[in-house]
Amino acid sequence: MSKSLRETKAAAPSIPGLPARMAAARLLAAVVDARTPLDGLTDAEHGHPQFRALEPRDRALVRAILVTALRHRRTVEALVAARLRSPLPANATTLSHILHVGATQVLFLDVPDSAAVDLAVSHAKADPRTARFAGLVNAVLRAIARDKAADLPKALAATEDAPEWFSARLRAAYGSELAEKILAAHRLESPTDFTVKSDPRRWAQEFGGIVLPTGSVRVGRLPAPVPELPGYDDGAWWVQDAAATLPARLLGAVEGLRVADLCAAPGGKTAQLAAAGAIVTAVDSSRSRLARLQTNLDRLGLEAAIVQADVLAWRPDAPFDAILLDAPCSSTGTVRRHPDVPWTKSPADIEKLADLQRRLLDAAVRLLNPGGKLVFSNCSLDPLEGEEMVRGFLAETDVVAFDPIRPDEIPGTDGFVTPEGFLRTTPADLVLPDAALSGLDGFFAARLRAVA
Ligand SMILES: C[S@@+](CC[C@H](N)C(=O)[O-])C[C@H]1O[C@@H](n2cnc3c(N)ncnc32)[C@H](O)[C@@H]1O
Repeated sequence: MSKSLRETKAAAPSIPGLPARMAAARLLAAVVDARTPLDGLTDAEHGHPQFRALEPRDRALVRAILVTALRHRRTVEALVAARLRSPLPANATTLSHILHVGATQVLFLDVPDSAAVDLAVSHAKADPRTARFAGLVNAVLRAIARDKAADLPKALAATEDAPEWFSARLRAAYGSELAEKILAAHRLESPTDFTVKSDPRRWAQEFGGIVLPTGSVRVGRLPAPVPELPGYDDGAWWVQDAAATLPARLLGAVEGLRVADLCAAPGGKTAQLAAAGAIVTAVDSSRSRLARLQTNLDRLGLEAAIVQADVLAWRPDAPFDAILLDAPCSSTGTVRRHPDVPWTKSPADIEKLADLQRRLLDAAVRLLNPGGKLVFSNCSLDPLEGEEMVRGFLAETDVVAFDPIRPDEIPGTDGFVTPEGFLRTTPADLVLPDAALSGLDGFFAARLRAVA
């Protein structure tokens, strides 16, 4: 490396704000080029070293840049492309990420345009792969900033902000009209839902939120970070999307029953079952996720027997009265909170996960007492991981029979039960007058009953 290059590289991070932009571009590369999930990269303890090296305020900025850049990736791409004389070569990925990080701030974030542009130019200069394009970065971002009031609404209207495979599968599953509503919902941040042990009205008032028809408390903008909210230390509530509360409730009254929560961590549904009086065994294969489950239960003052095991191989001493199997899935129902999902997952992942789910379901039904109920659920929007997988499984098993869900079983859910008796929610559900308070995670659930 030449002396001048070494000097530039050493001097660059001392520019205030530059390490955060460099980390943002590095992490964007990890998500879109290496398909690495964003949550792992931005984990406070195990995340990417460039992220962990930042101050808490800069970490928050990097996360804001990344979720916004991913949520609006196609819009940013179109506005950048419109300012280039010719498309960037496929191997110019670093330059592309610098432009996306800069343009995201200019278009969507509360960062002065001049700071966003200057830092992108400094970043380009500091990297030998992009130094000669610093002038181009400056020209493209200044032009985007100058014309954003006119150009941004047009670009938003012209794109769906999703990779083609993802919108195509949504269209095939839900038809164009609903698919477009789901894609529009994915552009919005989701509100925060709380499952409260009691008195939802009180907590809604305390947090400035509302009580949903399903009983969850929903808050648009949190008054403080979650661990600083009243009731946190007392274990009066836990954060859980309203749709995620439904599968456990489909087991009905569980007080005094032996219930297995399979694929349980980090334990939102374990907490529901324990709070409802079940004798719960929580099983998961991940030691670190089970540690989080234990911490969560401790805070909530709830109890469950915890077992680290692979559900495919687990042989308990005795069968269970009821089972919840909340299987690993593509998580395509959580794109509002995880906008990296469509960029890190692929149709091949969905096929692999559907196969794993079917094997997990086959193992789980064998752990039921005669007549016992099993609810299978996941947070995927893809029928291959939901309706199709369960129909295929039922066609070949004689261990369990389908137990259709009735529309009136849980208040506020009649619109989410399909004519066939599955539970199906999407982010386009639960439309309220305030768009910031609308929507649900995409969830699927089916109930089966062991043949006596
Ligand atoms: C969707 S998450 C579960 C969320 C959880 N039910 C809740 O409500 O908080 C899926 C979980 O399945 C676990 N898992 C994946 N494959 C497994 C297997 N073969 N056996 C046991 N657990 C598994 C993962 O470690 C992960 O914690």
